[in-house]
Amino acid sequence: MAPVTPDLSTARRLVVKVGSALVVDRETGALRRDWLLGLIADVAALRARGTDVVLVSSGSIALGRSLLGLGSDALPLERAQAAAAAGQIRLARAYEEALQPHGLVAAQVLLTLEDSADRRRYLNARATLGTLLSLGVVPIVNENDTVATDEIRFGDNDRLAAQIAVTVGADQLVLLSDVDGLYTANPQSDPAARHLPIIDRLTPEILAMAGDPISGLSKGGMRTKLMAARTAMGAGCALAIARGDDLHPLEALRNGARATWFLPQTDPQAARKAWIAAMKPQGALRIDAGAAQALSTGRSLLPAGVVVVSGAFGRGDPVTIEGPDGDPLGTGLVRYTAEEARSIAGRHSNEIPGILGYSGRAALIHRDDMVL
Ligand SMILES: Nc1ncnc2c1ncn2[C@@H]1O[C@H](COP(=O)(O)OP(=O)(O)O)[C@@H](O)[C@H]1O
Ligand SMILES: N[C@@H](CCC(=O)OP(=O)(O)O)C(=O)O
Repeated sequence: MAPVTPDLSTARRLVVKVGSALVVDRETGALRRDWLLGLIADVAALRARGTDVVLVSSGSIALGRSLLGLGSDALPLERAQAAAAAGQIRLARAYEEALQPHGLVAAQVLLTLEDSADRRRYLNARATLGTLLSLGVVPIVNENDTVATDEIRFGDNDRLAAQIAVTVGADQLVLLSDVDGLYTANPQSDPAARHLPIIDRLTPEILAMAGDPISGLSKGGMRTKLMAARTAMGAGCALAIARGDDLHPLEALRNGARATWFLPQTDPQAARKAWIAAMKPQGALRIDAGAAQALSTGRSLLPAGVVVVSGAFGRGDPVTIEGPDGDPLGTGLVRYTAEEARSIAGRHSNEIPGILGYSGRAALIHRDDMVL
């Protein structure tokens, strides 16, 4: 059976990555306001259908360099960071102003590579993004360029967008670019390059089709888009590379505009569970019969149900969940350190602030973070 192209109108949770060249005019360095208004009208239509939308937008450096008169040559890191700081405030405001007439609220989220490599920070980002989406907000994400030096940054928003898609458990990710998908070679330099509408496996031949990274306003080129595709596919998220320069790029894609779709190998929830199950536990929580019963019906693990805490673990670490007789029931990512867990074990969640001196999360292990 031929693979079926994913349908944007069925997306439950969608991440859209917007490249610099779409939001910022290459010649003048100014914001492309009309284009942004069209994109946001599409986002509002998706939100109205019940789709959660996260935007990952590039453009802070491109906007900032023109604001600060830094010319169009490659910038040394300090200047790129300064440009990002000046540009990001404009960029965020432009999104806020475009969303507001649709009754939508924007929230700015700035992250670095470290925020996804460190499990604790990753879980914090996941919790915040999840809360924003549940409140109907449209998060506008970018790399925190002002603090991110080369070793700790993505450097391109294609991979950042894929990481965000994994973080929020998105089922679709659209990379809006200046090209309508992957070709057998760079179509700008090879007129014989052929468009590929659907990819279900990233073979070495496909990876070789991405040429070298390019310069100018953009950072990534096709290479980082394929890296993003690898991350997304493995996490159960379909990824599209589509042209963004249409005034309504998401509507165009929904109506079947040409694109390349990379198909997911699983679904986001199964991928996350497999990720957790594969981790090496750093400790264990033995729970009572009441808690074991609650977990079996899909509840989170509260401190009240924990009888013994063993091992030395930090926040976000994987631990084994043991039944009352010590049998392993599953694995979960714990929200407190071993020391904290020992002091709140057997206590009610509303006692946590009194015991620890600060209010933490009600659950010791959230149901989304456990595999039984
Ligand atoms: N095999 C390929 N298929 C399509 N585009 C390619 C390929 N190899 C290189 N490219 C280049 O990648 C560009 C898209 O990447 P980029 O300019 O970084 O976009 P963005 O700013 O949207 O991230 C295309 O315009 C094209 O020049
Ligand atoms: N964080 C940078 C993004 C750089 C980047 O990835 O650009 P692009 O290749 O146009 O998506 C910025 O906002 O300028």
